[in-house]
Amino acid sequence: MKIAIFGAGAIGGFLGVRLLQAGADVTFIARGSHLAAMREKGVTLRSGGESVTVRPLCTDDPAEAGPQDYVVITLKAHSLPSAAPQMLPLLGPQTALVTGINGVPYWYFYGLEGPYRDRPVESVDPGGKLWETLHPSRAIGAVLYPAAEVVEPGVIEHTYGDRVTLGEPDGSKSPRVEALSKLLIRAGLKAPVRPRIRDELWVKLWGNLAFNPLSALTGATLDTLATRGDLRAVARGMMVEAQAVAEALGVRFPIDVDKRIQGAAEVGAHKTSMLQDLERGRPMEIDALLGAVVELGQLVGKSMPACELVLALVRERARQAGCYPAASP
Ligand SMILES: NC(=O)C1=CN([C@@H]2O[C@H](COP(=O)(O)OP(=O)(O)OC[C@H]3O[C@@H](n4cnc5c(N)ncnc54)[C@H](OP(=O)(O)O)[C@@H]3O)[C@@H](O)[C@H]2O)C=CC1
Ligand SMILES: CC(C)(CO)C(=O)C(=O)O
Repeated sequence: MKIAIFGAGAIGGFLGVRLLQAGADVTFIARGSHLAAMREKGVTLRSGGESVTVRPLCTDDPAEAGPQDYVVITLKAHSLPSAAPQMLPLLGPQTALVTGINGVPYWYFYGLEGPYRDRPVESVDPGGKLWETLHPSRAIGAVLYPAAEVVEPGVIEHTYGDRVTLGEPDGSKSPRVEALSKLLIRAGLKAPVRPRIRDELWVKLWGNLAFNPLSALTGATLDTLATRGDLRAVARGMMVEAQAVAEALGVRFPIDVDKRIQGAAEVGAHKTSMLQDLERGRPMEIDALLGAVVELGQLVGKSMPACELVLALVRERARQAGCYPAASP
């Protein structure tokens, strides 16, 4: 089975090494010093006190890999629009795109019964270009629960978690999603296939949309944001607004908001990826995690004062740090 990991950084590198160990023919698509180190010294994954180094094809030229069975997309959300055209050499007639990116995916409304069926999501797919280039019929949804970090070029540290939840946008148990699940399980991961992947996406996004921007604005870690009364109340207010939007779109939450907040508290003194990106002067995933949710709220006519306020603040905080496009009109 041929698999390309497009954006083989932290989480992609972790998945790529595990898939390679399970016997897949894996290509790492990366760039910069991380790519150079992987090419020179191989890819090293540290996990559970063990370290393994593998030597897959590592390249910044997808044409070197050619058509794949799967392309696992583990870019940061803001990198996808510019990267999409580079994926074309990887796409054969049946190639599936496994979207591991956090937040609202570009294919969200693909085949979704209701008034918004087949509508692109502007916040993550400006002008619907992704919809055209990477047709959603190729998409398999994936919610990535593990945590990983590139601790130095070529070296990935897996810190916790082993679940990757998969689902077809239409809810079917397709042969392609079943085969991917079996391979990930063989790679030592939990990889359930869910009929309502959007529900699963929202459960993770529910925390990200609140805790990530609040952490960037305050510098606080998850435990503080989820347990200190005043901060918890701000996060909860955002999450209640988002829940109303999601439910208006047909989403069914399997847990209540306080249970979800408790889950974030249990992650502990963890800096969210958005705070880490801010501290490193890297672009922040604001539009995929919160901008898109506010867009969906406007679509369904739900008021989101807390989310809109935090969105305005975190966008400006990011602009000031050079981590977000210049002020848009
Ligand atoms: N890290 C984690 O623990 C988790 C991350 N996620 C989500 O997964 C996604 C990826 O996150 P993460 O792995 O942390 O991000 P990383 O930045 O570590 O990985 C993305 C990689 O893609 C590279 N890249 C960007 N554009 C291109 C391109 N055009 N061609 C080749 N390589 C490219 C980046 O290079 P460069 O550095 O030069 O930009 C980087 O190495 C995000 O949506 C994140 O929210 C979800 C769960 C956990
Ligand atoms: C750790 C967690 C769950 C915080 O929301 C996350 O997904 C992130 O940091 O992006």
